[in-house]
Amino acid sequence: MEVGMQGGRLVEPDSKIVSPTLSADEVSHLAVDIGGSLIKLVYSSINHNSGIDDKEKKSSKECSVVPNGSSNYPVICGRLHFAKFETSKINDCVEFILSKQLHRGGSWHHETFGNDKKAIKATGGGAYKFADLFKEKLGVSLDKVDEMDCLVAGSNFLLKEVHPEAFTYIDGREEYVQIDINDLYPYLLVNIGSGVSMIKVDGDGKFERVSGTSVGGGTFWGLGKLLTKCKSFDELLELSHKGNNRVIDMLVGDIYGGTDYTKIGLSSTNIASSFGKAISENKELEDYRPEDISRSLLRMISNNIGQISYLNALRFGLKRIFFGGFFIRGHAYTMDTISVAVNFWSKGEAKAMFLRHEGFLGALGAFRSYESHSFDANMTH
Ligand SMILES: Nc1ncnc2c1ncn2[C@@H]1O[C@H](COP(=O)(O)OP(=O)(O)O)[C@@H](O)[C@H]1O
Ligand SMILES: CC(C)(COP(=O)(O)O)[C@@H](O)C(=O)NCCC(=O)O
Repeated sequence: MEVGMQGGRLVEPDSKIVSPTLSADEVSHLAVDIGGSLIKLVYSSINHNSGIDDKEKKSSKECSVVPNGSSNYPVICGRLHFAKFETSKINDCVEFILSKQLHRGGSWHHETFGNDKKAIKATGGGAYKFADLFKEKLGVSLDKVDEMDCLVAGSNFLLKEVHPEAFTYIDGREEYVQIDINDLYPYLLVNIGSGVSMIKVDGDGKFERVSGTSVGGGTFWGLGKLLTKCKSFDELLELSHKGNNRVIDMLVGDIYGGTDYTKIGLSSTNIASSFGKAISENKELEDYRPEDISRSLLRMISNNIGQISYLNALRFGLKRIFFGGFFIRGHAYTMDTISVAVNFWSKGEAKAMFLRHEGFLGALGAFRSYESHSFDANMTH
């Protein structure tokens, strides 16, 4: 995935930093977010030619990111690239970094000013866990940046500078949301990674992690793997498309003889108990289709996260909830379930919104921290 800033052209700071040794499309900076399930990389390349040509435009698969005019994020220039790897296959990630020489990015800059030229910004638990491995295999230190700081920085950056970024998902339709940057805060950021963090965001660097749940993306993938024997997350997600959760979930109608329980606002088709049907049927795991299991699981976890998110939004009087994290994967059923849960519980008062760069918030935040730390200092220098 690539992102061309300002319609595919570089957004260059006024005071351009140009190394005479750089060739066209040189990598300038790399940041990593090493989570419980996935490693996310964000790196920038600087094209020293006049700008982006048509061929390059076509190769920019995703989103053209257009920072809004009055940019406060002027420093890191170039095209942003995004990549992800399974954390369990960290060696593939190391190979990728080596093959593209990403770890060398930025060193030209640091060398000039005598800084630690072999440190890359890193966040997520793996920044601690794999620090030695990076040192050993790539010869770089990981300059650790706090995960929550990065999530918030990444989210604020995207919401303020990238259009379109946030969207609602209602009745099968994505609708982009116009963000008024003067009326952005407060909001609830729900990051659904392996686990789930819920963060009340009040401004740049102003936030509080108000809640979380261990029932998250890792739970869906872990349980799904055990129950369906799927070999990959994508396979599990694909199965859910073809499944019917009613085969396994116990509905209100199953308990109430096909009728609604109107008095407490439940229709006969509402789920009364996720996976509840399995207790009353004389069936083994093998008797259930993996498609139905996947669908029930996805529904259960998405619904639960939607509900807890709403409750936290209610706790703090927040109307806007932005969901990020790679659990979402732009998946229709996931987004629909979360949206319906938020809408249902809030009686239409709160709104679920999703971020296009969902899983890259932390990595983007770490990337941005180059600006606030060394890069800014060097620019001034
Ligand atoms: N290709 C994939 N492989 C594994 N998990 C994936 C993949 N794509 C999406 N996921 C989901 O995303 C979750 C990880 O999300 P992420 O935001 O990267 O969190 P973390 O930082 O904990 O790794 C996984 O637990 C899984 O539910
Ligand atoms: C520990 C974590 C911040 C790590 O982040 P992750 O790798 O899951 O993205 C996250 O898994 C989490 O918030 N877990 C929920 C823990 C809890 O509040 O119960």
